[in-house]
Amino acid sequence: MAARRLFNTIAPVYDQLNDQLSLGLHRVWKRMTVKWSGAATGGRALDVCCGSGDLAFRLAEAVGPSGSVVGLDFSANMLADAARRQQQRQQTLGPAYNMEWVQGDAMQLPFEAGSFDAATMGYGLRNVADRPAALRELHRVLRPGCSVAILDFNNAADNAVVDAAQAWFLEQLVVPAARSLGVAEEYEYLRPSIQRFPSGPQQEVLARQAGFATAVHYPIAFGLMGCLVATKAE
Ligand SMILES: C/C(=C\Cc1cc(O)c2ccccc2c1O)CCC[C@H](C)CCC[C@H](C)CCCC(C)C
Ligand SMILES: C[S@@+](CC[C@H](N)C(=O)[O-])C[C@H]1O[C@@H](n2cnc3c(N)ncnc32)[C@H](O)[C@@H]1O
Repeated sequence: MAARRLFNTIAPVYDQLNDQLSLGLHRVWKRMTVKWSGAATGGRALDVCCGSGDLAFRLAEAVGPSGSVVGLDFSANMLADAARRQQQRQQTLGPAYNMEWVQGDAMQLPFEAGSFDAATMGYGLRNVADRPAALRELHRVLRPGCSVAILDFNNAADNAVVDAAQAWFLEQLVVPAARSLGVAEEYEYLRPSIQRFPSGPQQEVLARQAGFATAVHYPIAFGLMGCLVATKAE
């Protein structure tokens, strides 16, 4: 199944499954990711592969009303969900946050070089067709000295216990829950995609090859997840 079709298909159940299956923990991991991105008051921040907008909304809180956030994704259904959630938020919080949703490709970002102060990517790098190209694009659009934080499942092939726990969660809990919502095939994709995903140290090498001056991969949740933090030279 093509990636864009997969994400358009799961959009209606995506948030619900993330909340239920991670016991809400994905929110904690996303909060850590925004902190690692260095997003700060008044800055212009970018969330690539934004999906329904979880990380973009957190970035908006970090940059505040004097800053701005762009969320980019290639799935129209995910972006529609993000825009709907933004409207709901505005009804309760007021139109304080400057947010924009852009349909586009992570491997060819429609932004000028050096135009963002911070960037995030949540569960996107594993899914793009050309990871080096996506990393080069993130490096290009960041201002010198700024960082991107990239959250995803961790390929734990080097740790038999963590790898077995991750396989158990996915095969015994995640896929059956997805099956009950009619999207088993889409969630069966997760395990092999994690096995194909570069390990943390390999991601650090890819980021440096893409031009980043420093790159550190932090394991999260006992190594089930991980966050790659890469910084552009001053
Ligand atoms: C937010 C999460 C996953 C997002 C996600 C990423 C993808 O690439 C997908 C591809 C295809 C279908 C769906 C997704 C997708 O949802 C992470 C949290 C939710 C997960 C679905 C469940 C995570 C299970 C973990 C292995 C264990 C949680 C451990 C915790 C200590 C309880
Ligand atoms: C698993 S979702 C993650 C959504 C969100 N970042 C989160 O953490 O909940 C992956 C997202 O990446 C998007 N995506 C995958 N490949 C892409 C690409 N080449 N360009 C833009 N978006 C892409 C999908 O449409 C999907 O919304």
